[in-house]
Amino acid sequence: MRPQLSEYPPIYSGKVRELYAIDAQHMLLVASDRISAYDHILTTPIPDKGRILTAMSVFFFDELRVPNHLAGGPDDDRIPAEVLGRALVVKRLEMAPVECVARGYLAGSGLAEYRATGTVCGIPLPAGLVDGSRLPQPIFTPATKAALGEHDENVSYEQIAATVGAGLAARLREATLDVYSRGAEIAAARGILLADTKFEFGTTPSGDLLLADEVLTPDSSRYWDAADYEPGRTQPSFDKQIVRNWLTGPESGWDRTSDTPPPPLPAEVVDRTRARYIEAYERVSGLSFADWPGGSA
Ligand SMILES: C[C@H](c1ccccc1)n1cc(-c2ncnc(N)c2C#N)cn1
Repeated sequence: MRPQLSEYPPIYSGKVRELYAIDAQHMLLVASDRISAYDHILTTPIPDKGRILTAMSVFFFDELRVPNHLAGGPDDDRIPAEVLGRALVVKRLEMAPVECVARGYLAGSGLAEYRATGTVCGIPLPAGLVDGSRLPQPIFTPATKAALGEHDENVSYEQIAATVGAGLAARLREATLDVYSRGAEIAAARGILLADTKFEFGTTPSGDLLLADEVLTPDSSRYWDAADYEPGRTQPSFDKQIVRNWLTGPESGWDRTSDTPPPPLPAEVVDRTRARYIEAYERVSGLSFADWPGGSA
């Protein structure tokens, strides 16, 4: 008999995920069907988004064989039925206070910083790079964790070393670049470019460094379709472009420069977006989402 979610004290509620306490050593990491766009949490959920992104994390945890915080499988008996397939039992870690970002391509805040300084997090880059340029090699561009609703602040490696110590900083950089590079190689072989990603790591009482949180999902990474890749312009998001285009198009009636919240999404936009998430998972993993636990089936 599975427990009720209400039996687990809530610890943290993020924009699209929640964290609950199971016991002194374990937590429940729950992914919702909520989707964000233009710094707003939309009122319309994308059915199965939580399950699809949980499946993606589990695929990469398994495929990359990186020491991680998983304490059970997606059908672990400690997972309540109401969140089965979109929740994972994880080891409770001492989390490093660093957003461990790896970038293989120039976009977002990295592009803005490069245009202003020719560097990202103090790392000099070649001149002449444009929006979407592939970098000569992936770079570690850490950030400090921002309060909910705020943007993380890019910081230098030296600042991270001053915060967490040189030893842990080196381990974080090495693990971040290793996991990103191998994950990006798997995705690229299947026509999906992982432009950048954000990892979170934690340590066990014995000092082991484990990869935590979600891994190489479209919420923690920029997913681009290799078939549409064209440096020199903003690349379309594999998973969110349908929503973005509708919200900024004439049909939504929404002005993203206003303070008004985005309107609800039409069913057709929801359906197409759900299909994009499933396509991303099935292309990257080579697995069928129909085989993933939970859902109405
Ligand atoms: C930011 C992130 C978060 C995820 C989901 C929902 C809200 C927040 N978070 C993860 C932990 C965390 N703490 C201790 N041990 C762990 N294994 C983890 C993990 N993962 C704390 N915060």
